[in-house]
Amino acid sequence: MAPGVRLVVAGVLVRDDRILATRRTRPAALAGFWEFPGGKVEAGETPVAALARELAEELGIGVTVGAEIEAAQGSWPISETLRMRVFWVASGDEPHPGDAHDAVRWLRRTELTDPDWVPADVAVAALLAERPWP
Ligand SMILES: Nc1nc2c([nH]c(=O)n2[C@H]2C[C@H](O)[C@@H](COP(=O)(O)OP(=O)(O)OP(=O)(O)O)O2)c(=O)[nH]1
Repeated sequence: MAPGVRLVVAGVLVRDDRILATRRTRPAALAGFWEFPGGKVEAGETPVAALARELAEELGIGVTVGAEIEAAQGSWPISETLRMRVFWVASGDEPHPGDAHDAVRWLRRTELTDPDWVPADVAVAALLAERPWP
């Protein structure tokens, strides 16, 4: 990771042939847009540990982090200062949105392009619509 660039991790939770999308409450520029839940990796934390922590904090679920959903350039571009890595995750727990989200949605494959995704996630959703799911 280049200096000054923070890594964001996001999880694609699949259950019963549906994928979980969550609707952000903040910041104002992203509120109301949908994402794959996750957050920023803290110093000294692995991406996998960060993802498990974020999903526990934000949705109250314990997850098993699986394979990475690879981007063409190694990670998904968000902005000049943020890059994102995306992983399949599995969980038997029911997600309950806290402060960071105000809605959840379980999307079928044919619905993946329906939500107003945060800009960086449009390409992720398009890829997921095309490839096999675990
Ligand atoms: N969590 C998540 N963030 C995404 C996705 N796509 C995308 O562009 N982002 C952006 C939104 C934010 O600018 C950044 C993630 O920040 P965040 O606010 O979720 O991270 P965090 O929970 O660690 O929050 P904080 O410590 O900065 O308050 O990445 C995504 O699919 N999931």
